Amino acid sequence: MRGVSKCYPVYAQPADRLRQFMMPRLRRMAGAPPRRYYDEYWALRDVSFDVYPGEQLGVVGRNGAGKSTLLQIICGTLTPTTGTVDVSGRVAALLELGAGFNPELTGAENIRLNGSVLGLSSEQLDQRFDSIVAFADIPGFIEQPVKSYSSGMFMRLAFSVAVHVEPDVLVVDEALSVGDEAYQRKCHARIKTLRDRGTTILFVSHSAGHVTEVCDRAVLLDRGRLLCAGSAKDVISRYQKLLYSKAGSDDADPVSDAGDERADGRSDAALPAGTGRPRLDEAFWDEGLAPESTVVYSSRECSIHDAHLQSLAGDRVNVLRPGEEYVYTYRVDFDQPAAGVRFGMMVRSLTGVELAGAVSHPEGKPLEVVASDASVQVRFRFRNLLNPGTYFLNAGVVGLQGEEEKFLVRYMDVAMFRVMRDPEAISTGFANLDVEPSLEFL
Ligand SMILES: Nc1ncnc2c1ncn2[C@@H]1O[C@H](COP(=O)(O)OP(=O)(O)OP(=O)(O)O)[C@@H](O)[C@H]1O
Repeated sequence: MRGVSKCYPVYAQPADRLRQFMMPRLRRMAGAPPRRYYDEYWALRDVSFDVYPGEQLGVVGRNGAGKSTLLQIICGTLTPTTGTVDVSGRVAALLELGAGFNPELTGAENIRLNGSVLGLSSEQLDQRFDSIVAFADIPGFIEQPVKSYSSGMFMRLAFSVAVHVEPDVLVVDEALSVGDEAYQRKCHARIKTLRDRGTTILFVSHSAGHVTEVCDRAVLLDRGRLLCAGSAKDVISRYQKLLYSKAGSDDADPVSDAGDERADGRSDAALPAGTGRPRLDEAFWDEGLAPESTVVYSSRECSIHDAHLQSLAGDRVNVLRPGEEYVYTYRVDFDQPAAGVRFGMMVRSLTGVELAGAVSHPEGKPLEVVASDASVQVRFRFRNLLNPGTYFLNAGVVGLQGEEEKFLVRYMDVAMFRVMRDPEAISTGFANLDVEPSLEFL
């Protein structure tokens, strides 16, 4: 993208729009010089940067910085006033809720329409149709007109179509903040698959945490200008300075202007629902916390069952108090004898970052042999040092195959849990390091 600017006409009153349409022609016919009935608003000014194939680029900036305008220009749904954009390959975008969908048509009809607009042949559509419907997971609504959909259903369908067309470039604008955490996790997992296949991803987010987790590089826009481009970490640090800089300073407004960004860089979308004072006595089991992104790498040797968290009293829980002890447990049924066996666990963030893991035995001291037909109940007792947010659990069994240790079975995102908020807590980020701050006035 080179020297891209976008100017929107801004009319003081609706009638000016009509005047602008009629008057210049009439004035020209009358031999008078044309007059302008609008002000110019430059949403983008002289923006230039490159995105390389297979890269994951974060686009950040405060509200009104020009992020959506930029992405729409990249997708070709807006034309720049000046400058050029050169995009190679198939671009699928999730810019606004259900953009590209016809509200009068059913979900199924929109899949076909949208899929063919994005370049799928009718055979490809036939092959992928069931998979698109399954991924969207809106049972009972696929034959309904999309105008009857909730915004979450709209998004599920739009996301499903976008990822199934196997785009060369995927553009996502805050889309993942719609929907519950299980769905968001599923979307992040799918985005990772696309990324592993070499898809270039442009990801607009207000959440500095998400951008540093999932992006290689980032660009920071402010008031239509490109402030900086570089590694996600450096750009986010500049973005945070901008968010928390004093009113009236060079390119910054007050913190209150900072959209939905939180001081710890993680979006509120990742927090437990409810904005009032959190209650520490709330229920410890939330029926709605069921992962949608579970992936099983199965094998003939063994299978994992009933992975869940328990309190020390043995109650099944999925809403955890900060600082308390819990047990993560699952049962492994062996169908064949196995040697050199170790059991593992891993906690991952919503975006798939591995936060904390453990194994049952140290390397070199595994269970030497496990007999066929054995069942093992694996328990990992741990203290919850995670800060409020939603997390996902993996379970896995490794064993020796010949000389080499290999996964016998692996369950990704087999369970999920939430850590409730503690109004007294001072810790930010993912983990609580039990920091004790002290001050000394000098
Ligand atoms: N059609 C339009 N007509 C006039 N002004 C517009 C139009 N679309 C956007 N703008 C203005 O251009 C600026 C940039 O808008 P844009 O939506 O690109 O920002 P953004 O960074 O995506 O903001 P947000 O984070 O709030 O979504 C804003 O000030 C907005 O009011």
